[in-house]
Amino acid sequence: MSITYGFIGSGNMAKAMIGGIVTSGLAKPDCVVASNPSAQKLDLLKEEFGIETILKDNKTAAKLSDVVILSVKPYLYERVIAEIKDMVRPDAIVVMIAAGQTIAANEARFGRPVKLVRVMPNTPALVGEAMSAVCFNTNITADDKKIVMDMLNSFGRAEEVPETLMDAVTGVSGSSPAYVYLFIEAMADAAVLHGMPRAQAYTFAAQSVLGAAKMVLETGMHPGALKDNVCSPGGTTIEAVAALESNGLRAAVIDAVDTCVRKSKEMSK
Ligand SMILES: NC(=O)C1=CN([C@@H]2O[C@H](COP(=O)(O)OP(=O)(O)OC[C@H]3O[C@@H](n4cnc5c(N)ncnc54)[C@H](OP(=O)(O)O)[C@@H]3O)[C@@H](O)[C@H]2O)C=CC1
Ligand SMILES: O=C(O)[C@@H]1CCC=N1
Repeated sequence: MSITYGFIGSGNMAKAMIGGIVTSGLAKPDCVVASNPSAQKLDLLKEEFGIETILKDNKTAAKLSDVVILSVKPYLYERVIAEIKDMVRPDAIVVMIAAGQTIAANEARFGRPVKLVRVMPNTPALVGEAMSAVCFNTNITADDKKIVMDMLNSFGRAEEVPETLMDAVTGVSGSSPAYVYLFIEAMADAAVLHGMPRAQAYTFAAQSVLGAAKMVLETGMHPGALKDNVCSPGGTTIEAVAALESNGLRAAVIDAVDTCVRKSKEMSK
């Protein structure tokens, strides 16, 4: 049986998830539907992935879908759920991806039993490398869980977490690609400072981040031990590490993630 995935809102995160779902082969393009109030993003999605697009009609997108993904900004959840709730089929699974949107608050907005899933993905879904966290409400069956996990695994890794961890997840993975892009950009700037062409500098910086991340995931070694292996005594790396420490890199990163988590908690109220 083929499953239809419907995206209500067709911005950055919808594009990343649609890209992952279609490119992985989980769903044929004609089993993905996206709605949006303006045409431009829909035109690009249709052009790039060949999916069904519906202008200004969330209700039809919801009605057509077995899995309805609410990919609008958090402040629009109330309005969009009020609009589509009678069109969402009783057996459909509704996936919320918004920061700070809780299962309890959104069950209440439906005002009837609904299969509700809370996910925090990230934009590397577009290249099959997302990190997603997921939690389920009590109406979700084992078969529903499999449908959701298959979707999330089609564009990266996914783990079930208690809902109480969702704000921490937003800080460490939902938002963190942005911090890493800053790091890559800054490293590349320094290489450009020393004469490397810009495009080449991004490749060298990004591939190094990718490689280091794979080392953590695939060797299972402690990040500190991996760092030690790069730092030759009296060598170049320890000079750089000392400079990062004296400029407060760790404190800055902890503060950034903590601020992000606090903002997510505030948005949940
Ligand atoms: N970006 C990210 O890295 C991540 C985002 N998220 C979550 O994903 C959600 C979407 O974020 P993101 O994709 O970045 O945001 P975007 O602004 O890129 O996308 C939101 C889309 O919703 C559309 N939209 C606005 N009003 C409506 C409406 N009434 N009905 C249907 N669609 C509407 C917008 O259209 P238009 O622009 O034409 O107004 C826009 O295309 C947020 O809740 C965010 O918390 C979660 C994890 C990561
Ligand atoms: O910035 C945001 O609010 C969203 C949630 C996680 C990533 N982007």
